[in-house]
Amino acid sequence: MFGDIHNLKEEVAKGGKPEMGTNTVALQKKFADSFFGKMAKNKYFEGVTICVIFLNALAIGVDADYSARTRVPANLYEGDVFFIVLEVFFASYFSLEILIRFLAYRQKLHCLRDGWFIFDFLLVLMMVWETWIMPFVGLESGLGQLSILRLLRLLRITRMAKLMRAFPQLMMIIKGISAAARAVGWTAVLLVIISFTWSILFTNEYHQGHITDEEMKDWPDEDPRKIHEYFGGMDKSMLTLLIMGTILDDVTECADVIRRQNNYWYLVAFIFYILLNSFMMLNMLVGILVEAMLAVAEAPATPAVEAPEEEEETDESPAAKKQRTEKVFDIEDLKKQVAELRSNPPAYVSKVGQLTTPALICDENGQLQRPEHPEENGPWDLQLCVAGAEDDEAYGVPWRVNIRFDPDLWPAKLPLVRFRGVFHHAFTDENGAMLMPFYRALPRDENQACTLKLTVEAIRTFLVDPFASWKLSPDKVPEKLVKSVSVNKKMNSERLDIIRKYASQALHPELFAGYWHDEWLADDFRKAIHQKDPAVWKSILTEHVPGQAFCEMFLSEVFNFYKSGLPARRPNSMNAYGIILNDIGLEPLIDELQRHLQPLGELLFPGPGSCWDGHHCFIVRYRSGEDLGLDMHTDDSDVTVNLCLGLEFAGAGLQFCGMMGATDHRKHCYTYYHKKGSCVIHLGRRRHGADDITSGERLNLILWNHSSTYRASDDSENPDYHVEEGPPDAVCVSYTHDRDFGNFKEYPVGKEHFRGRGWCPRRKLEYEGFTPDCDEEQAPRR
Ligand SMILES: O=C(O)CCC(=O)C(=O)O
Ligand SMILES: [Fe+2]
Repeated sequence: MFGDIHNLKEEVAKGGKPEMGTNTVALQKKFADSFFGKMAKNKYFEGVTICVIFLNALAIGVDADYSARTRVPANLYEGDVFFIVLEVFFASYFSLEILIRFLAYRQKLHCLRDGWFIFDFLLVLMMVWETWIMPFVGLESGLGQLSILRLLRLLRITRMAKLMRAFPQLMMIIKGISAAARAVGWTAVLLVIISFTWSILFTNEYHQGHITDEEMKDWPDEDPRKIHEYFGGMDKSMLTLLIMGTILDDVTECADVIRRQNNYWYLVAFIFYILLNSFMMLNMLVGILVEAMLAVAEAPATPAVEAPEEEEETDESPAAKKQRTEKVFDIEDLKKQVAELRSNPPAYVSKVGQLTTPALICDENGQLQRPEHPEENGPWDLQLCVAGAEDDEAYGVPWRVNIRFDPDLWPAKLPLVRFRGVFHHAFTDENGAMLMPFYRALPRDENQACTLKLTVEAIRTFLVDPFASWKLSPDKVPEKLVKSVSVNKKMNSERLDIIRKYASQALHPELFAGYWHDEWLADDFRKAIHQKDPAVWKSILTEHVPGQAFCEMFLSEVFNFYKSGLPARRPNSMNAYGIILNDIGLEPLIDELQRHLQPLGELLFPGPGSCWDGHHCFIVRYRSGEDLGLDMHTDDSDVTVNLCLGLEFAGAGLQFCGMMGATDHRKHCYTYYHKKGSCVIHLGRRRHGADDITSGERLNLILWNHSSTYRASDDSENPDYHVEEGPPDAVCVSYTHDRDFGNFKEYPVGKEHFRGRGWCPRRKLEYEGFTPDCDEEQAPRR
């Protein structure tokens, strides 16, 4: 039951995950750089607002006390002048504040997605109604309405939550309570279960039978009356045991009454109950809370920016002081830091690039947008490689890292650090991004600002000793966390081991050098890349991508790998005979291929096709005796490139259906026929599947392109799911995913066990007339 107490530290330590996990959006720009934007972000403005909220809460209290002693006025203007002035002031201030916040939005409609804005807006609306509308439109007689409004006023006090941000100590207590909530909840459940059991025991013995409470009231004799009052029914027994036996209120009185019944076994039972529920369980609760508070207190400290330290008096000029304390973004300073790193990198740093600006960013409401004047406003990205300890088999090689400098966050708060490529680590999210504890522990310079040098050093420390980089002392780290770090470490070193082993056996070493040769591409494709003109891309869209010669060379390498007998992971659960190319040393080559294909992705699918910064690339293989085709599915990719490498085969149409969650999700739309040296590009969320080959052997290179920017967007994180317009086309059904497959096709031999395990269509969102292909209640659960 208390398993989770051991996880408290982990939960607290991971507290940063939602803020800084896949969704780094929250830290990106919500407000425009306009006058109102700056005002809304201004910490003095925020401070004043917090004070006004606090005063408003006080005023509500004073008003409640005053009107309880005098009278509740029929409307505001019939009350005392003091309260009129106060209310008018609060209504004016909050109206102005909400207006400023509204005008501050980069995109005004985004306020509708901001829960706190809507909440505050409704409160302001109520204030305006109460202060300026209701008294003047003759509604003052609505006392009922007024008292509801007075009650709703209490909601304003909830805005005091803003205080939390200003006082980290309060936040710490709240965090501690929420971290302990689960354990506390279970303790409460156990308390109730124990009380319930004991209540049955006591009620059985001391039930008041048919006697009503009224009749009992007149009994002169205290003894039977009291025992019935305490244990006359289940409700009474539960209450007595909780109040008297657990909280120990009037416990002597209760014990005395039981004793006077002359049944000492019940006295023993009562004492035993006290020992169990009051002494043990309540103390356990205290222990859980203390543990949680300690865990919060020991978690790496919040960056100094959030809780500025008291400043010492110096001779510094006010202007210099302002510059220093605000730690404003200065592109020239950043460029200087990059230049220094490039000219004099530490031994563990290599390939330091130049600052670039991303084509697309995701705002804090999850909307993708092109940065406005990126050369002025950023954000800026820097790519470089950082290696761990030289003798470390798992993290000793140079790892590609992207550091993003967002003027809203750098240098005062943090850079955004993400490992690119395949990188197994327990302390990063699924996109390779660092989590909050890393940023909390990030070293800063004497002005409390982040610097590139210190950031790079911290990344190195992260690779060498992740616990140290999170400022976790090794003896205090939960065992689970240590285990998951070492499991990931093992995965990493096994992968690198295969890459090293295969490197010495490679047939075409040039494929492993991380460079893409122009002559590997078909002529038109090469031209399009060099001309950088979307019109040229459009004209070649049906053409081949790489040249046939490349396909042959590449395939010979693939077969050479199969021959080496080295183990290869399966590319996904549906494909048993493929190889993950990123795991055999071809990641650098695929990076280059992806870079070449990026303009095409952008042209075809702006959004998912833009800003690719990750990939999963593998070979699929179909031949007799192995896989022949592939069931209908969607890919874990934003945009998929599917390139046919050969060999000779017949059949194998690639069937395309609708987009995941669309009304025509399972309606057929196109059949593509593979041709050696040709590729097809499609969105990962489009349902597709490959027909069986009827003869020969087919190998395709599948490149799943990922864009962490797109993945952080609302489109990707919360896609719509609509009810289908009707039954699916038979060609589009999937035995792995669908609940009605059997109504349209026979389950393939050996795949019958999938019956009853599907999820599509989603429950409660089935098309009209839907029936599952089996009794789902009886089917084995997934
Ligand atoms: O075999 C094919 O052409 C399709 C492969 C595919 O869609 C996949 O592996 O995700
Ligand atoms: Fe696929």
